[in-house]
Amino acid sequence: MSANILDGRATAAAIRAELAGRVAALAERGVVPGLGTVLVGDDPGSRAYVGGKHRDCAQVGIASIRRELPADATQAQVEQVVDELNADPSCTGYIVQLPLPRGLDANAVLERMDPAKDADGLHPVNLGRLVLGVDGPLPCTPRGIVELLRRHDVALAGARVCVIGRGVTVGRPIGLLLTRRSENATVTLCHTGTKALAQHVREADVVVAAAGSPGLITPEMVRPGAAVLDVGITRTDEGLLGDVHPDVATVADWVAPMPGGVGPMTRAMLLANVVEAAEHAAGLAA
Ligand SMILES: Nc1nc(=O)c2c([nH]1)NC[C@@H]1CN(c3ccc(C(=O)N[C@@H](CCC(=O)O)C(=O)O)cc3)C=[N+]21
Repeated sequence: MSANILDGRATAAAIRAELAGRVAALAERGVVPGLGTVLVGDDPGSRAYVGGKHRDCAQVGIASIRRELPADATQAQVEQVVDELNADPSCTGYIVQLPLPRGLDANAVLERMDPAKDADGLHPVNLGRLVLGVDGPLPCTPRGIVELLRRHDVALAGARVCVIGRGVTVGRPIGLLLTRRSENATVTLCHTGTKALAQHVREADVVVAAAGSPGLITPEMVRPGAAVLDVGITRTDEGLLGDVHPDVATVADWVAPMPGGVGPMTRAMLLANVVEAAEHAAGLAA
């Protein structure tokens, strides 16, 4: 027996098609959403992700604004680019690709962004809105995970979700989404200080592995019938490694593979945030 696939590629393609229709409706009103990306340094992974985001934009009809800085850029130079994108009316939303090279203060950069243009949902004001339950852009990976489960009819209401990893893009915010009344899950957040990781994972109906530790989640740890989402990506000379051991597919009912699971959904939710920000700015918001 092998698990069903939570197919992020197909789901993201369907979402892009929906968004293309909304972009066309904006175009009728003379509004073209524009996504800006700020890439500092030459990390190959970051470069690949940013390239993928611009390909997605082209497909949906979103304009792209690409800003690049060398790895030795100063804090002031990065903040200058942030100021320019804040002021640029053709840029309706943007992201600063993380992590920034050592020596740069990512939190100061995030705080300097215009929260209305924050396509990642990582500005402190928008993270605060998430805590308060006020509408705003949601962090892309958590939003993508919720959407991926919803579109495959994997129930979250009353489910026990075990999240592994406490990073600011996934582990920290995802519990806030999953415990909203609309999702109604119960969330345990595990991290490197967790004593009995296997026991926590074993109790879960849904496992979100976002630790960045290859093969961390093994088949013995997983409750038969669970849904397991692999969010970890570790680049090695042999290729990409996820946090979920491949044999987990023999135990779980559902697996979001890496690649082809959560990554494409993250990109699709970035586009959704950009389109929604442009709709808000045009007075078209739902
Ligand atoms: N400000 C900011 N926002 C982010 O959203 C952000 C970031 N910084 N820094 C890095 C992480 C990572 N991330 C990914 C997005 C898509 C894939 C993706 O599409 N992966 C494909 C292919 C994997 C590959 O070939 O590299 C897949 O899983 O199928 C992966 C990783 C966004 N991040």
